[in-house]
Amino acid sequence: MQLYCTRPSCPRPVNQFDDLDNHSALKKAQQKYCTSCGMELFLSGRYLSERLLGQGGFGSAFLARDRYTPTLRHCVVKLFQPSSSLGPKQLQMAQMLFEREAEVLEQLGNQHPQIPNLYAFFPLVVPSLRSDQCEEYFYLVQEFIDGEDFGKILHRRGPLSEKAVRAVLVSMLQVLAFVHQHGTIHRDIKPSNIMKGRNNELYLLDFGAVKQVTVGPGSGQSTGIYTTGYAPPEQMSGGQVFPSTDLYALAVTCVVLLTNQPTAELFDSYTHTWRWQEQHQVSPGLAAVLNRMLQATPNSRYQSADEALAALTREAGKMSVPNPSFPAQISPSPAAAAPSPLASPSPTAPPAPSATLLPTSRLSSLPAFLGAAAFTGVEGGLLAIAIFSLLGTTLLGSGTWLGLMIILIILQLRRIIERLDLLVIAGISGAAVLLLPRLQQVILPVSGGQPMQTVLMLAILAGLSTVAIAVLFRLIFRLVSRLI
Ligand SMILES: Nc1ncnc2c1ncn2[C@@H]1O[C@H](COP(=O)(O)OP(=O)(O)OP(=O)(O)O)[C@@H](O)[C@H]1O
Repeated sequence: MQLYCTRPSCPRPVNQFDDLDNHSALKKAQQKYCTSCGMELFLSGRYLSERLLGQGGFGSAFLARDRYTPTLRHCVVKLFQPSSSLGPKQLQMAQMLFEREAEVLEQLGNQHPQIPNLYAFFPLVVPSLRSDQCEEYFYLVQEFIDGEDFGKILHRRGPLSEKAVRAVLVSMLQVLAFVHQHGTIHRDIKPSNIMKGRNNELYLLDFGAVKQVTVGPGSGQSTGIYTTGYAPPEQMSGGQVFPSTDLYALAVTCVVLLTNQPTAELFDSYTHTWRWQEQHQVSPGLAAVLNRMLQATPNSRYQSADEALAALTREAGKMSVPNPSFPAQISPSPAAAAPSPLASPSPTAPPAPSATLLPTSRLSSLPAFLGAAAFTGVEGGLLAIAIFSLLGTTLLGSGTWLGLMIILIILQLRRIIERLDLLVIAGISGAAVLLLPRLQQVILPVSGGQPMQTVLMLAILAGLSTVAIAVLFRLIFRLVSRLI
């Protein structure tokens, strides 16, 4: 069995113990020590680190086994390992936050299925590698969530669909409603802290920056632990944090999942407005909820996760008839049905001006936009050849062509057809025009006896010129919306 030494300065952390491959021997085995630095490898006598999962702000996370469970259950061992550049005050704060993570996991994780359980929290004093003094390490052992976090999912799969993001939003609002009701603010919501389990359940991770909200002067003060781009202004400025601080970060997470763009690309620091809708358009109801959560001032946002859930449900109700792509079922937490005591008197109030609601155009990410433009051009060219060959350049022919083009554009804007569908449609149209001479009547007289080459050339020309025109319009649109 391979055991990974958790001492941060260990020169060769990977240890191999063949005698531990047998499970019953493993359960009875005496303490093992790192062959390189002498560090204990059976943490607290039972947790065996197998490999490094990653390194975060305050330490490392390891995938480990609990040798005192029948199945050698997997778990995550987190080691508190603050940066050596921290001053004594910051170090104290970092340690306090690590302990707070353990407290919160113990309090919340064991009660909510979407928050990891706390298994253990203990210090370990070991002889130092460099001097004859001792070093103290703090470990937190928690439930291992077998899955992939949304940072990695984004990296692997690209932007998520509106339906998938809505599911993340609803699920995390439900978890946040629970977290906030227990007087805690997460303060570090971001894609890499939301995990999609193999069971398709979503989990909220990393309570290392949590803030307990207590009543009293100076309470709820931000400690400067946040992720730039996701933290709202009150957190960035070290001011007081609120439940709506998490709502802001969750909305940023959602727009990042929709666009797969870094937050700096979605926020206009000149006008201090979120411009995510330039990158990707969603149904107006979802956009309104996200934009309200993205308000710069906490009192302009929803005041609770339940209030946001209720608004989302209301918007889904409004949209369910006209928009068939809208998920019919949203199941907010039971509390969402009743207005939260913290809810503002007018949850339907329009967003304050700081979060920009741009005119609705379905401009997507640049590659998707260029692809759609190229497809529209090519398909427009092929349809023109086919329709004008069949119906002639009459009013009926032109009307049919125009109608089909409008339908094609709407289908793309609503993402009913995208990516592979576009290739298939263009392929079928191209094959039809190239193989059925009856569809080439319009170009036959000008093709010089080479209808195939002419059709291909016209389709490519139409595609390229549409891309050029679309890019020009996109630039003008961006320029005008920036000026406005
Ligand atoms: N309970 C868990 N189950 C499974 N994987 C986890 C769990 N907790 C953390 N991880 C994974 O371990 C890695 C390190 O996590 P950690 O929370 O220490 O840092 P981080 O989230 O990467 O960074 P930061 O603390 O700066 O936000 C991440 O890849 C994370 O997805």
